[in-house]
Amino acid sequence: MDSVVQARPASLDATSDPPTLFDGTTRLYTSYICPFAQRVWITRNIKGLQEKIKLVPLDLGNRPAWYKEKVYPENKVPALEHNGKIIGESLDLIKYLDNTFEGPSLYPEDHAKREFGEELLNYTDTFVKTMFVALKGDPSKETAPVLDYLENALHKFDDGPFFIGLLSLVDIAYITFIDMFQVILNEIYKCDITAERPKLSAWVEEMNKIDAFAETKIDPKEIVEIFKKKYMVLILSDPSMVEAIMPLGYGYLGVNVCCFGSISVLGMIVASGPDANRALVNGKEALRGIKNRTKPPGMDMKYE
Ligand SMILES: N[C@@H](CCC(=O)N[C@@H](CS)C(=O)NCC(=O)O)C(=O)O
Repeated sequence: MDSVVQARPASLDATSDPPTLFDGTTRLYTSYICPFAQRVWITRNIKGLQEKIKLVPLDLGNRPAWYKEKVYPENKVPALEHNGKIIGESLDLIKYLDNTFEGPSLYPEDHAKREFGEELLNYTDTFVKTMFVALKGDPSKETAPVLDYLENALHKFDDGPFFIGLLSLVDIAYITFIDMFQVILNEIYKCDITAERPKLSAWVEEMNKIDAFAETKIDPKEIVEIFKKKYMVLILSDPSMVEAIMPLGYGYLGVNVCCFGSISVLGMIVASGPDANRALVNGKEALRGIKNRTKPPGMDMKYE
C-alpha cells in the first residue's frame, strides 16, 4: 500500500515553544519511540491524512512543560488536538480517526468480524503487559501463550492475511508492539517469536510491506538501547563508577556485593528517563536474582 512518505519533523523538547494551540490545526502529539503513539501515526498515514493531521513529535525524556500544562494533563502521547478538544488513548484515537475522517475504512461492517475485532482490540492490553512481564523472566516460555493466542486468531478468517481478513485497526494495534518485541527478543534473547508460528510470520511479512507502517518504524538500535536502559542491571566492579554515572541523570537504587562462583561483583541498579520508577522495580527483582545466584535476564549484557 503506497502512502506519502514525509520527512520526520524534529521533536520538540523543554526548550521549544508551543505551537499556536487551538488555532484550528489538527495536531497529533506523538513520539518517535512510542508504540502507542505509532498506532495513531500509522492510521493517519493509511487514511491519507498527512496534510490534515500535523505531526507534533515530542522528546519524552525532556518534555516541554507546556504540554502537560496547556495540552494534555495526562502528559502522555499520543494525544490529538481536534476541533478545540484534546483526545488521548491510542485505541480510542485510532477508532476516532477511522470514524471521523475520510480515507479507506479500517473496520469492516460484517458483524462477526467486528465482534472478533473487538475481542482482539480488548486483548491488546493483556498482550502488551504479558510481553513486558515476560522480559523479566524467561521470555521464550512466558511469551508463548499470548503469541499462540495471536497465531490461532490469524486462522479465524481466511479472506486475507490480516486478523479479520483485510487490513484493519486490529493489525495496526498489534504491529507496533510486535515489531518492538521482535527486535528486543531477537537481539537480546536470541528468540524468534515467529518461529513455528507460520500465520504470525506471514502476517508480519505482509505488515512490513505497508509503507504507511514502514515509515513510522522505530530504529531497532534505539529500541535495544531504550530497553537496556530500562531493564538492564549494571554490574560495576568499581564503586567510583557510581559517582561517574550519577551526573548523567541515572536514578540509583543501591549497591550489593554478591558472588558468581568465585567472582565477587558489585551490582548496582540504575535507571533513567520517564520510566525510571518502573525500571527500578524491575531492577530490584533482578538484584534479588543476583543475590540468589541465579542469572537474571540480560546479565550477559553488562555495561562497564
Ligand atoms: N494507554 C495509553 C498509553 C500511552 C503511553 O503510555 N505513552 C507513553 C509513551 S510510549 C508516555 O507518554 N509516557 C510518558 C509518561 O508516562 O510520563 C495509550 O494507549 O495511549
